[in-house]
Amino acid sequence: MDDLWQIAGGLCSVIETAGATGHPVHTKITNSGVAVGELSELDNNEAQSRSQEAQTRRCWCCAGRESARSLRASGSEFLRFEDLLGAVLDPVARLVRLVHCPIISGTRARRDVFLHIGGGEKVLEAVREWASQVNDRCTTKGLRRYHVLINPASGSGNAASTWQQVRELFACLPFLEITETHTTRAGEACEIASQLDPNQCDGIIVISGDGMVHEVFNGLAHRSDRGEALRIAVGHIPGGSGNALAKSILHSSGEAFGALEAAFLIAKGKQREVDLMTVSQPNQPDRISFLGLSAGVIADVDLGSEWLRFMGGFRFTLYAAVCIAYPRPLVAELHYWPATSEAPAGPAPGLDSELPPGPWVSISGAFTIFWSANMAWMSYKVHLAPGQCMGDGTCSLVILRDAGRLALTQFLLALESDSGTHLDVQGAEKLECKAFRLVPAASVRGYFSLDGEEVPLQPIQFWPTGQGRVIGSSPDSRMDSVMNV
Ligand SMILES: Nc1ncnc2c1ncn2[C@@H]1O[C@H](COP(=O)(O)OP(=O)(O)OP(=O)(O)O)[C@@H](O)[C@H]1O
Repeated sequence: MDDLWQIAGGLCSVIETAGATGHPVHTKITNSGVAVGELSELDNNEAQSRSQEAQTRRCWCCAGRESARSLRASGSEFLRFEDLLGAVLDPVARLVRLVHCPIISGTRARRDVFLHIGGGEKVLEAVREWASQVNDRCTTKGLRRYHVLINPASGSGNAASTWQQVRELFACLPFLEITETHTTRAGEACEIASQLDPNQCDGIIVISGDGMVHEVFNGLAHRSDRGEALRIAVGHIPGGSGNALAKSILHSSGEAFGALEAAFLIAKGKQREVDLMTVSQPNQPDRISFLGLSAGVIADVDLGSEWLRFMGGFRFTLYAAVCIAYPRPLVAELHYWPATSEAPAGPAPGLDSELPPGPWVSISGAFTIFWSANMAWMSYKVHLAPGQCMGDGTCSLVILRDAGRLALTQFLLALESDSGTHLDVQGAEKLECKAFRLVPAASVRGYFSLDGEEVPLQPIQFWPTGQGRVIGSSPDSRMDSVMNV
């Protein structure tokens, strides 16, 4: 390895970064990243001692051909593997692009570094190998074929411009093969997911909100080859109003909330599991939920504010004020299977039949807020269930019963402030379960919001039904593993 980077580094002759002087560079692969430094002239004594040092320790790249030119390393820049997506070689232009997205003031930014390659074919071959060694430490291995779905109607209508930014990043990465579809109608994402060949597609990247993620999981999970289809992982780049999946992945990975951060994690390629639930209602086809169900005031805020969609995320804040003035609780019976017991075995029972025997707990009354959560964040602003994992087989039920306007206001304000103190409001409870059935009273009015989409306000049942996969996680320690030089 020493020889490799000595040759490659020694003959990568010019670095072009902001403020670059055009001096030659040296590179060094360390345990956690790549050091790139400019070289300037050395005086004779220094050159001699540097040359000896290099020959004995075989470490700095200027030891070979470049040492004869008496160069000194200065202004070294260190690119951490966890911020790098790869070293991409363009043999025709004789360039290596280090695709680099460091965190600057809390958010990721593109700061690619280019190395020009001198020398002949032998050098090019060495650089190719050097680049492949860097690549092994940046992302998961192998070609990944992603189908990107862009919803022009989601959120504030910015999905197409978000995709332009993301496409620039993806286009630099030769291990990503991208097909893109701009959806033209509701339901199209579900159809596409139901038809993609799992042997030809490794991931579906959604640039939209949670509604389209819901469609994709339904498309995959309702196939006859469901087991194979659910190997296709789903990536979420925030393009909608709520973006709960993107936020939950980013937050648990220690990333800021943003399209570049989401794209960066997707390019890194690490996957994790997400629990899926079969959702049954009378006279409705079963659906698959990856996120959860809201009812009472929360569903009113979510769905009653649809007509304010042009406002983006602000519509939720505005409509919450209306719902505090005129709260509409859900009067219902809740039966849940506590998370402390083994998950119920067997397929979901029909809603017209009794619940199967088990450790069911029942509560009935007026739920001012009812919210089931399969992940910690229910939108990019709402940290409903801190600590809730998306793939541990449990879901949280956050409820606020019989609340007056004061308690409701306190609860909603605490939710907005991300303090986690909404669970301290009097009457608020967080229950953990593996399955539940919710039966609204016949006279009740309002909405059910399933994964952010409206479903009929009638009995509903959530039953565990296996797992899907999502793309994005904190950097794998294996990628940061030691590379001895
Ligand atoms: N071209 C289109 N025109 C109209 N609707 C579309 C189109 N493409 C997709 N849709 C539908 O738009 C709906 C809303 O999208 P989505 O839920 O992803 O965004 P959102 O509602 O803005 O975000 P969130 O769910 O995070 O609040 C989805 O149900 C999807 O089926």
